[in-house]
Amino acid sequence: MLLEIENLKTHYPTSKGTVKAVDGLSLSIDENEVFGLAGESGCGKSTLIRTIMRLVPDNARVSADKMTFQGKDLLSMPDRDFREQVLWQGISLVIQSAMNALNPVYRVGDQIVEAIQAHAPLSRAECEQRVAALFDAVGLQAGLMRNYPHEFSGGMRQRAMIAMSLCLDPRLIIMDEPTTGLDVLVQERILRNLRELRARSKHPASILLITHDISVIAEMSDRIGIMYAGRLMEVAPAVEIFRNTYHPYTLGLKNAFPSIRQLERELISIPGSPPNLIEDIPGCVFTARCPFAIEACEHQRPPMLEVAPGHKVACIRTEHVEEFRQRAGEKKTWQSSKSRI
Ligand SMILES: Nc1ncnc2c1ncn2[C@@H]1O[C@H](COP(=O)(O)OP(=O)(O)OP(=O)(O)O)[C@@H](O)[C@H]1O
Repeated sequence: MLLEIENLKTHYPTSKGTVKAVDGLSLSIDENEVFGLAGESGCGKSTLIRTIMRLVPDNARVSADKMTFQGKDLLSMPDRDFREQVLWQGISLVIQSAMNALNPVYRVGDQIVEAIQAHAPLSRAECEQRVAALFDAVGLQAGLMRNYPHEFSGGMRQRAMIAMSLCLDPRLIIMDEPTTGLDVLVQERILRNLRELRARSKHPASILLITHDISVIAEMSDRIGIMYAGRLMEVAPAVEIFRNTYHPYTLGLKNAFPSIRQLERELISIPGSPPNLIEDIPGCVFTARCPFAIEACEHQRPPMLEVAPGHKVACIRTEHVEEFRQRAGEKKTWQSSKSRI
């Protein structure tokens, strides 16, 4: 395993109470794997990334039973070792807004060269050669290295960021909403580029792809995790999670997305909103919005149960899944949970 996280909690104590942004999350990412993590805004996706990358604000309290990268303990590793051994060369990051990530007063190529030189003993010419090759790999003309960020379109900046994330040949790239806000065609091209790049590479980096966009996740990922209110609800191979969905929340998410095969189908959204993360919820965090919840769901935190090889679900009612799948497609099913919200 490349990255292993067990029972991670990242809490923010505030004057109003403790925000449990990530609350007992376990996940692992293998070599050469694209793991897609999907969840609504506010479910703790950014907090998870910031925790892995040591970018959490000072008020955060982080604990875990295990958090390792290539077998190295990330919890006890001194900051200096993390910067020298893990950052960029081990794990790199592509964030949502490349606009803010690139310094407007430096040429784009120079910024990437600088990032390489901070970690690898290469000459300027060697670095420039590497950047040119990376630009080419992400579909940018090498000459654009000499341009400033404002001369790039949003899509070009995002490509430059992806090139930068690849520059030290990391084993894991964390991508946080890498194509959100871009035009659909540009988004499509960037994702295609990324897939081709991985297909060409002898030892491609793993990717932790984080987005609220289920279609991007479905298109790119080998495995998918569905996150809700700081916890994982369901994890499975990509095909399996859509074909053999178990968790009521995942069933609800599927309803809210148009499917090519069922264009005439009415989109049904899940009524209500996620719980306040300050609240102490002893049971399942989805209970209040779940049309299939029973009393026990309120009291008992559901363990992650393996329902098929590699397919885990945090729900205590999985034996009723056939009924849930059938009823989840009907609008009235979801309206029935409204009375409890
Ligand atoms: N420094 C902080 N102090 C207190 N609460 C915080 C802090 N940072 C984030 N939160 C809260 O933690 C929860 C999770 O936030 P986070 O940004 O991780 O979610 P997210 O899923 O990435 O959302 P988005 O997609 O909108 O960025 C939210 O309720 C947020 O308000």
